[in-house]
Amino acid sequence: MKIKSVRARVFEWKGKTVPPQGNFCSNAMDLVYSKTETMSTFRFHSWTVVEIETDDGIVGLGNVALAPKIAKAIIDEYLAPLVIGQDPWDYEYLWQRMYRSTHAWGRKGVTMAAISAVDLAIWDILGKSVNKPVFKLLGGRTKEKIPCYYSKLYRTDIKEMQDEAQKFLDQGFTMFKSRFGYGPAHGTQGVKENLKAVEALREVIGYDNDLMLECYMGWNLEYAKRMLPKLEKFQPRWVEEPVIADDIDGYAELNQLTSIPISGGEHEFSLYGFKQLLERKAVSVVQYDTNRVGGITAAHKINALCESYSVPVVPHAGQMHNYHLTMSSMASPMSEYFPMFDVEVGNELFYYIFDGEPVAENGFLQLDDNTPGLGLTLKTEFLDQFHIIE
Ligand SMILES: O=C(O)C(=O)C[C@@H](O)CO
Ligand SMILES: [Mg+2]
Repeated sequence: MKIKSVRARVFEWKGKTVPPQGNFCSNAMDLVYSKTETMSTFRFHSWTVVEIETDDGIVGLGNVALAPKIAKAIIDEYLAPLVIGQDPWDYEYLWQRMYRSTHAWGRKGVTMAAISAVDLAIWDILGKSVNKPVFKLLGGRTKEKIPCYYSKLYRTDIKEMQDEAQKFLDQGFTMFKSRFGYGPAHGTQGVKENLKAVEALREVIGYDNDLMLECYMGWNLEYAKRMLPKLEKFQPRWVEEPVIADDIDGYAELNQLTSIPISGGEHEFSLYGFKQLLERKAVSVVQYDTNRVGGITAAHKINALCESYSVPVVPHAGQMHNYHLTMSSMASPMSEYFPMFDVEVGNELFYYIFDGEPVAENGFLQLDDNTPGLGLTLKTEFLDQFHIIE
């Protein structure tokens, strides 16, 4: 079997979106003086879809959401020529070709995301060529079904957040992730607002259910050192991305500071990036995203590395390319889960592009032993709401 063609298309969402609201989600831009709302930097309203076809007609699907137009350019210009004419079963060789040939400028960030998209499509082909789901090629079924946590609860009105939490508690979820809305720029009132929201959510879900708290890089070390002791009484399952991804020493200091586990990794890349995080005890939970970190080829290695450190892997964002890694590894106890909503931050956009995503039932996800490859197809229902760049 040989790779015959690589097609990368950018799906630009032109449908309705939920407008950004005030202190919706603390984020890295909060620490930079701005008169406008800051979360717009982190909206994912376009997605690049990669279709790789083999000489015997198998088509593998990959995807990338980071800087999708740039990712497409990297795939078209640099990565496609490296894999066309090659055997997809030589996936490690192909991964190394892509990684090493772009190494001068691409070890992290959008190039690694572009490599991830090509790698996902290759693994989709592998599964389809042997009529097996990808997780069966990685380690098989390690769970009867995948526990997942409800992930949204962005900072809005406290009562709205409580109603949202109650709605999904009633649907059987036992784990929830909420977003802080305030950081160093918002002073002591922001600290109070942050604590008020956590307390309000605990009132709804109680202490028999897990609550994870997301900072999305919106704090700094000094602020996090003030906040974490105040949060301990709420027993969060983890506090996520308290500082920017490059502040590994800050992560390590915070991870030792209190009883609260610090999580991160959705903005880290490659096996070597996670080697650093683990060696320096920077995180207690690893959260790579398989469509960023280097694809399945890289994520599979990182799962093994995390297993050796007894550090759990909870991939960022859910989505099928991550579910296969969680299903096939004892190192990964659960998945993140975004239900389908109107397009807001953009984590929801996956549902508007692909069919095949499992829907959570009572806080669990299921993958099918008999659906080959990644188990995704391109959805046609919303195509008229996308502008597609070939
Ligand atoms: O789901 C996460 O962990 C994210 O970081 C998503 C982003 O929208 C901030 O919540
Ligand atoms: Mg996150």
